[in-house]
Amino acid sequence: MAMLIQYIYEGRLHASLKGSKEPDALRLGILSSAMIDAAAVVRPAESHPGLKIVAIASRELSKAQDGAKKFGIPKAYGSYEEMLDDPEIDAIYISVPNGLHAEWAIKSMRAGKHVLIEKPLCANVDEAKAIFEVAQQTGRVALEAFHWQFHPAAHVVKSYVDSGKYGKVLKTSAMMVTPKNSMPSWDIRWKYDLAGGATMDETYTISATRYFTNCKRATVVSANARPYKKDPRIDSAMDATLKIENDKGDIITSEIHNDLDQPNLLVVIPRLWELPSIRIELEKATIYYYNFMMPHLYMYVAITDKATGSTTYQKHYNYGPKWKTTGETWWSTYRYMLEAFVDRCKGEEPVHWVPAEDSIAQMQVIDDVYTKSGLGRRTGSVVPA
Ligand SMILES: NC(=O)C1=CN([C@@H]2O[C@H](COP(=O)(O)OP(=O)(O)OC[C@H]3O[C@@H](n4cnc5c(N)ncnc54)[C@H](OP(=O)(O)O)[C@@H]3O)[C@@H](O)[C@H]2O)C=CC1
Ligand SMILES: O=C1OC[C@@H](O)[C@H](O)[C@H]1O
Repeated sequence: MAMLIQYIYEGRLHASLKGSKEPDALRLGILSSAMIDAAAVVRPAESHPGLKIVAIASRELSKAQDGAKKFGIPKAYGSYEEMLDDPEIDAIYISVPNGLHAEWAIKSMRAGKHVLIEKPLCANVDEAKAIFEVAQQTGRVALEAFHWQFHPAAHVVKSYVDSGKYGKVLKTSAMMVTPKNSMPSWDIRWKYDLAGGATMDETYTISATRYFTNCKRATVVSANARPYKKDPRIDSAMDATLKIENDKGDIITSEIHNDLDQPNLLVVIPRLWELPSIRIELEKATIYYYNFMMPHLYMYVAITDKATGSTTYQKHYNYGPKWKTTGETWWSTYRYMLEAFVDRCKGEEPVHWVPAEDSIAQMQVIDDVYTKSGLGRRTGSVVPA
């Protein structure tokens, strides 16, 4: 549902925003004909003068040609390798399934391209380390596409937490759920060999928890998976409790709730769609950030004063402590992320970034959750079983 609204948002409302491109615009190739391509890069690139999409590759030429026609992309390739051989491409957007991210990120960087890699970065922490080792060896930019973290609203909430005016963080609770039967059984999210599963797909909850707590170390206290009926190696839901040590040595208890197939209410009543949220309990207040994943579609921040019980509500669609006057109210999380990615590829300091060590630590927590749950950490294309 969130993705559907996203398509309408970027595709219909802002199709008129196509502008001219700078002569040295970064030339991006899309690696796979994934559902997410349009929302994550095609539409937001339209309003970026320093970025143009020049190619799309698929394992089937006809799919690449269809995508090229639909999105007005000049070149279509019938294999990923062919696109990587194209010297007129500077960067690659990797939207293959999770278990193939590391393989294609590494191949792309070895071919001289910068990489924007879909979330979750890869299948496990060893793959994450391999990706950034190759980034260092090749001097290429590698970014995990944690778009949510580039939006000004995330920086506003973080600034409140970090300001100290509400005291220390005591507890957090993050959730992301997808109502029952929304994901068809053929979806990549149900495929063990492609590193599917709730914790992998809904990795946003762990990311937001780590970001807002300034996590330096996370220990998984408990992790309970609800195995997928058709393949019990996959988690259709995961509940985890983390003990987080922040940058000041404080210990925070963090609850994570992910569900890719949220059961009906009282078995038969379908749930209303609920967008991802995080509740941050501090000494003096509780901050609730609703829809931290795609705040550009709809969001609010509710701050409840613990002493008085009163709640104030805020909305943040642009500005914020990092972007200041850069950006528009209609810029999506993806658009902000592309702004930063292009800046970094051009050798400029981006306004916000997800550093290599952060993506590695994120994958370590994911591994630890899977290990604690008894399902075992995921395997990918670079680090096999
Ligand atoms: N940032 C965001 O908001 C979102 C991010 N994502 C992430 O993007 C990635 C893609 O997700 P989504 O768009 O749902 O994926 P899709 O299933 O729509 O697309 C994945 C694409 O990968 C290619 N592919 C290569 N090998 C395989 C394989 N063995 N099996 C299936 N597909 C394969 C296919 O392209 P082809 O046939 O052309 O080669 C396929 O179209 C995931 O990592 C996901 O976590 C997903 C949704 C939202
Ligand atoms: O990244 C994502 O964002 C939207 C979700 O619905 C989807 O499952 C996930 O891959």
